[in-house]
Amino acid sequence: MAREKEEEEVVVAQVAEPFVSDQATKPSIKDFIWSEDEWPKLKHNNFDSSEDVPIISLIEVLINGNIIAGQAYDEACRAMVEASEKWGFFKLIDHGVPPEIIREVERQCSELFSLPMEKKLRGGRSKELPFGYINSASDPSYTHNLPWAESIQLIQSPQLVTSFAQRVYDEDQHHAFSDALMEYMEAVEELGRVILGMLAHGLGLSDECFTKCLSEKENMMIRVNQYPPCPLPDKCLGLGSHSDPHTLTILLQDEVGGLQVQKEDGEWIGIKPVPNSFIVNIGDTLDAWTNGSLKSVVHRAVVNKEKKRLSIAYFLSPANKTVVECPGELLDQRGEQRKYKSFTWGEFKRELLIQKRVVKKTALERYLISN
Ligand SMILES: O=C(O)CCC(=O)C(=O)O
Ligand SMILES: [Fe+2]
Repeated sequence: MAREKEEEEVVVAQVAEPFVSDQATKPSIKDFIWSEDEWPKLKHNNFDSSEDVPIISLIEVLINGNIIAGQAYDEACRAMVEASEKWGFFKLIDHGVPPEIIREVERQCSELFSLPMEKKLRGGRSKELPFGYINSASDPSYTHNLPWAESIQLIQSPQLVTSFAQRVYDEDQHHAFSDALMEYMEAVEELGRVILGMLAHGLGLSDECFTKCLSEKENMMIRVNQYPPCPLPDKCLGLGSHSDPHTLTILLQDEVGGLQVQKEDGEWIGIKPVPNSFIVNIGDTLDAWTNGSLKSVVHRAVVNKEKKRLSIAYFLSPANKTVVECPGELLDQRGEQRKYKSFTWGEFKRELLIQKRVVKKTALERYLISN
């Protein structure tokens, strides 16, 4: 008990320091301490090589950005489907995104996070601009279980990205940030289309089955997360347990570690960072689109005392009008009944905005046919 008290005092002194500015009210320590059932037992760097998600290489599949059809392609497609059926996650190596593009986006994002809070808040999310910089102290809609994180959320629109960067940076400095972010998004979008084609192929559908609906770039979104060192990592979370509502997520994480994935039995596993890789995971929309064959799995980010951590999540989604409905041929092939009512991505997105915070895998439940 005495130790608890002591710990809390340290935190009171340090808490929210990374998030506070003159413009924001200081959140209380209690708000950062999560409900006990959410406290992570596994540390950020606790990995078990016998229990981690599979690594898939595109070395024989992508040559200079072109897909090489053949046995290696078919095998990689099946491996992606198997990983997505079992884990909802896999690590992708030899993915073809140039390392310079990756290094530059990491550099620009880290630099932006290291700016004084007053500058970052100039790009803060507002009613007029529902995208931009946000942290637990700057968002009044978060009142408890505050994430120990700051983030930048933007859609893949050059105008929006530029206008955000212009607010944050003085003069001409904004170009470097916007260029790096746009270039990264374009490259990862391309990769996302390859992955979605491969998943469709691996399921025995036409390769274009999902990608033909991905026409609106402005439905593609990026969330850059920075998790500062946290004085109480056993009781705080960088990002609480959630599933991603989108179609597909391509996540870039640094070498620190902190991403954890929940297994069917409720236990968590740590996802060990692999150099030059992406983590790919299935979102709720693709889960529904494949009648639950490819799984959207709950995950979270834990924090640590020593090191800040950067992760960049890129989310692909179809056009607003796309009807998300499992193709009849997949149902026939698997001899399954339809599990979800059809919905459009636009409709699902509106519901999410009302719900604000996705907790666990609740967003998709409203479309379950048994409900
Ligand atoms: O930081 C991480 O590893 C996870 C990020 C994530 O799940 C998200 O942004 O949706
Ligand atoms: Fe996520």
